[in-house]
Amino acid sequence: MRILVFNAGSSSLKFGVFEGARGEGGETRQLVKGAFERFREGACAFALEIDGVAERGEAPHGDLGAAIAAVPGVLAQHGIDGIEAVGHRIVHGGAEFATPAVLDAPTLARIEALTPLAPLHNPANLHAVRLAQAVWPDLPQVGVFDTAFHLTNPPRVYSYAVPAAWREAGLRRFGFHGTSHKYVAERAAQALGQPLARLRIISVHLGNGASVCAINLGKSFESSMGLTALEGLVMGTRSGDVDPGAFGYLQRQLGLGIEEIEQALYSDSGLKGLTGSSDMRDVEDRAAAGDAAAQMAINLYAHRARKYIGAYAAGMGGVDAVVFTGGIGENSASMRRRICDGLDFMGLRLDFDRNQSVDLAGRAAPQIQSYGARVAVLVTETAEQLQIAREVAAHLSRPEAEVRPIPVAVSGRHVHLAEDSLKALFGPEYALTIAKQLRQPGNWAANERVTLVGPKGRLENVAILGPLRRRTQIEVSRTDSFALGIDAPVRDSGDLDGTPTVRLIGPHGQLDTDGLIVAARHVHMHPDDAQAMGLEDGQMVSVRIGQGERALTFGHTKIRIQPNAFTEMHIDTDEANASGIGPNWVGEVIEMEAHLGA
Ligand SMILES: Nc1ncnc2c1ncn2[C@@H]1O[C@H](COP(=O)(O)OP(=O)(O)O)[C@@H](O)[C@H]1O
Ligand SMILES: CC(=O)OP(=O)(O)O
Ligand SMILES: [Mg+2]
Repeated sequence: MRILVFNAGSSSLKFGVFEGARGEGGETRQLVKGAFERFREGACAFALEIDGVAERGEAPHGDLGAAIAAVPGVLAQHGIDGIEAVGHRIVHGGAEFATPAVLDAPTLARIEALTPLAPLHNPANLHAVRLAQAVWPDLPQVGVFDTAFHLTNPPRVYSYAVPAAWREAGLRRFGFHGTSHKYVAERAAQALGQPLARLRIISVHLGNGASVCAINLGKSFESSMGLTALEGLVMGTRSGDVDPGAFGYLQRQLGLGIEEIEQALYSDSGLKGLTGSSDMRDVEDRAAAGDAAAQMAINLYAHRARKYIGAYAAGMGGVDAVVFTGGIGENSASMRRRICDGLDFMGLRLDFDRNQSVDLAGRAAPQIQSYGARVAVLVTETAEQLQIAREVAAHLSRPEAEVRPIPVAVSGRHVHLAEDSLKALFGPEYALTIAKQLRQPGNWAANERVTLVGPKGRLENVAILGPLRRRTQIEVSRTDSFALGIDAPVRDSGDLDGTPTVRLIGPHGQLDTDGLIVAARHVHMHPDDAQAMGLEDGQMVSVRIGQGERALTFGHTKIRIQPNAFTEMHIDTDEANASGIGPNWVGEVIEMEAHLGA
């Protein structure tokens, strides 16, 4: 499938033509790489690469519209035809777009509504879509969103600690450059010869916009950009982190209005605010010539990036690889060195020569850490356009999702024990005995039972499920939690930090342990079912159960894909009673929610 991709910014239009295999897994090849940059009165810079032959020069296009209109001519001149779809980078998709989307009128209206959150980017992105629709009215136009990759961030990462009314109005962190971070992380895993799902990666994208992303076991965990693309690193013209207290101060001291302040933070800050130039090459040249402001700017830039690398290593509890990308990350050996300086304490150390001699030709992703360093450091070209092409091809050729009934299982209250708890409750040498195998392979119910005690009451004869786990977890219904007199939070299995304590009593002894939760409803799913139904791991869905008078649709149900899973929805007794469920009932996924679960 031949795809034309646009990445439209306020001062540049990058484009590419790709030959992508239909469906997942196929190789996507770039046929054309082009850019119109630095728009000014009636002119811009032009670069084109086809079949390894590069040309550079000036072009007579002063703005985005003129540049897009020129693309069909450029392609025709080089004999490139047969375009089947147009892919667009859309920077802000809010919490609404977890996957690529065909850009029909209602979708464009939803993106338009997000413009205030990305004033530098979404208007140019949408402008490109409208122009491309006019030039190629018969081709599907598909948007791929910078924000989508980050929708797996957990609530503690994406929330701001602000009043409830603001949060309800949509104030939260999103994160950007998602297509770049995703591509770069996959490329790094490939270069390291390890599965992405086993790596903790920090991707450092340093272009005009810049952001750091923590990718924990294949999923975005945190991005340094927030509600907008202003938060985080120092950028070409954007400030990155500034104390929000500055707004009031500037208003009172300098009499500045909100719009003036915002305009300055987006367009007159960052490297430009510090040195007068937004271009790192200029800043580095000036610093080398002894300019003190440029030297300070470089130090500030590096310090901010280094701080985020440390923070994200802490956030993930470690890091296996750091990857540099973007115009600065790919080209500036000195900036990579400055950022990594002083990180030896966490096992991150560059090799001077490897860092100096990075060569990215042929899509290489060289490693530049010193020999024996614990953390791998890589450099790779970002390929936002390539990644967009891949996602567009996969989106347009995905099979029609099939509806498959999902058996529903009701989980009564139960306990998973850790070894120390087993010893405390049943004695040091005790081993649990299996009463019955459960449908999830490897899981079983034990013959043994325990008692739960809270300030208000006790629950006797509570089942124990094996095998033993790393941490003791006690799953009860909301009704049970009232009976115990302990307010248990709704949590995913294993997410036990900050959970309340309950007393467990066994035949040998008793203990007080945290880990009391109301289990969040979820669907265990076999990968084959997930593929047939078009579902991803972590995806949230709505499931309808039953048809009778108590038929109920359960929203916010998480899909959990595991290699050997028996496909089955798990709800607790309160949920089962509310839906009037009987034996052998099945549910049906009726809606995919845009939001990916943590
Ligand atoms: N050799 C180089 N040394 C230092 N900085 C460079 C070099 N080449 C490009 N850059 C910088 O990369 C930045 C642009 O990055 P890029 O990823 O192309 O931007 P965009 O975010 O617009 O895609 C500019 O600051 C530019 O100066
Ligand atoms: C989101 C963002 O900052 O994008 P860019 O780097 O293209 O400005
Ligand atoms: Mg960029």
